[in-house]
Amino acid sequence: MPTALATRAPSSVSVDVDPPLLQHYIDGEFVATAARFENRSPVTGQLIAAVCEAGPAEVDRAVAAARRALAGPWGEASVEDRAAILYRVAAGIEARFEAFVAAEVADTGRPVEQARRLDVARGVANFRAFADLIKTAPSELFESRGPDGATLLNYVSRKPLGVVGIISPWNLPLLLLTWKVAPALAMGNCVVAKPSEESPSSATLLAEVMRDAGVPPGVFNLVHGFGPGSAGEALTRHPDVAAITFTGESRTGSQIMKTVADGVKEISFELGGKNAAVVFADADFDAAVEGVRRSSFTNAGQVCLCSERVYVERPIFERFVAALKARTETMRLDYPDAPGVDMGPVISHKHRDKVLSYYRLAVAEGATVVTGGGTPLFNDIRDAGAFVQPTILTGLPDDARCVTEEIFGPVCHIAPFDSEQEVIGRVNDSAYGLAACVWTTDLSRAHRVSRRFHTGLVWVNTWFTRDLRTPFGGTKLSGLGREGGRHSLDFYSEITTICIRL
Ligand SMILES: NC(=O)c1ccc[n+]([C@@H]2O[C@H](COP(=O)([O-])OP(=O)(O)OC[C@H]3O[C@@H](n4cnc5c(N)ncnc54)[C@H](O)[C@@H]3O)[C@@H](O)[C@H]2O)c1
Ligand SMILES: O=C/C=C/C=C(\O)C(=O)O
Repeated sequence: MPTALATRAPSSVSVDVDPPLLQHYIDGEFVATAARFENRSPVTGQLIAAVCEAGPAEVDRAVAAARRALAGPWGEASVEDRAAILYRVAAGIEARFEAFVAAEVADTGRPVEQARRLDVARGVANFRAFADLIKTAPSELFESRGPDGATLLNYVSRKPLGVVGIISPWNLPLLLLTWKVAPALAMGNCVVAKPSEESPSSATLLAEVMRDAGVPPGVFNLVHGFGPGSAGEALTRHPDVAAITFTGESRTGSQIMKTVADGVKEISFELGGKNAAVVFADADFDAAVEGVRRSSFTNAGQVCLCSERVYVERPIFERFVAALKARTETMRLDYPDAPGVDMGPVISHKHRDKVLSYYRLAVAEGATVVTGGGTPLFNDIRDAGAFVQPTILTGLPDDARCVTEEIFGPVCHIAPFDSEQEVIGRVNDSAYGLAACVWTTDLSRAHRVSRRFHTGLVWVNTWFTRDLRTPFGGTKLSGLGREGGRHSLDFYSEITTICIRL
């Protein structure tokens, strides 16, 4: 019988206490605090670990350590030095690849295969990508003539921002934490990272790798805790934190924006979405069915890029709904290491209840539940987990709450459309603007509609394929700014333009 994988305790965890204790990492040391909270398996509800909770005092210690590190050798490190350390961090994650897989799986209950292929693989890739980037990123220099005819050299000098606060969510814990830590360190900053309270394990392991890779004390600091009234809020309020890079819910982003406003801190936000998938009648039908199944149900729908809105051109609408229903009903919900598992639980009972409340709301709003709409029954310990059924809805109006609000679970609503003009208008009629995906074999149409979507990202005949050199982010309630490639270099550095008269 497959079982929920237990996390092999990293040495940063005090295993001499029961349950294991996850600690903060401040100034190169693992630090325990008396305030603690529980970390439970979403597969079985069993206790995985106790986690130390940081408050303003610990955040202040971490920020002070970061400032000291900036004033030390790290502040003078060359691009080559920083790249070498980032390559060592990438190698360190690789050397403990399976421990990171076990940590991600323990916290989130996701299929082991996904944790390997996506989460941990991207943890390694993120550090390598930004190490590569700083070694090849060009500088800017413009030569001009002054009013007196003298030659003027105008060039750009980049310096670190200083201490960067990183606040990350639980849905892709290691991927999203390292997506911010890597470029922040690459540009010479020091960081204080606060992972989600729902997914502390891989971040704690990352701190070990940082230490073992020779990242100087104070350069990378980790504090565990919650948002309001806890480590998260303390980090956003700290006067010596120069910038906050945040990934999470839109309403949390709004709250953080208000908190940092008085200090006019730099902010980069990657927020919520209510993404659309558009399937034209000329699409490769089987590819579109499988593509929409992936974009709706990957990670139990807990990816900011997932398609919760699906629009299908009317001539194939009924056939598409039937085919997606049939494909969805073959999906296996199971333990993370079960052979052929397709989907695990959502992150917590609290989130499960939120998703189920939307399933009930959909019915109340008049939806047809094509498949799913509830929870699976295992008749074993998994019934104490947070599993919900992958669900397909039809029949709702575009202004229904289930079609406008982010649910962040394994659910999509499918509606027919009759013209390109109509579907573009419906896709754009959203408070969010993160991602869209389009299925069509007419590539002129693909270019045409993609350029008219009010989103930061569009995939055509694919989904969630990533080139880390490209800008990533959303518009409207989906975020502020872009990260990725040189866009990360721009956000994580302070730019000075220098003009020299020759
Ligand atoms: N755009 C993207 O790239 C992207 C990526 C992943 C997730 N997301 C979004 O994240 C959400 C799911 O993640 P979540 O539930 O962890 O989001 P969340 O906003 O509840 O929490 C995110 C992080 O912020 C912290 N936090 C909460 N309130 C805070 C406050 N007032 N001050 C400081 N920190 C605070 C939390 O402790 C957590 O670490 C979804 O909306 C999803 O769309 C977006
Ligand atoms: O849940 C949201 C996923 C975000 C993914 C990235 O930020 C990325 O692929 O770099």
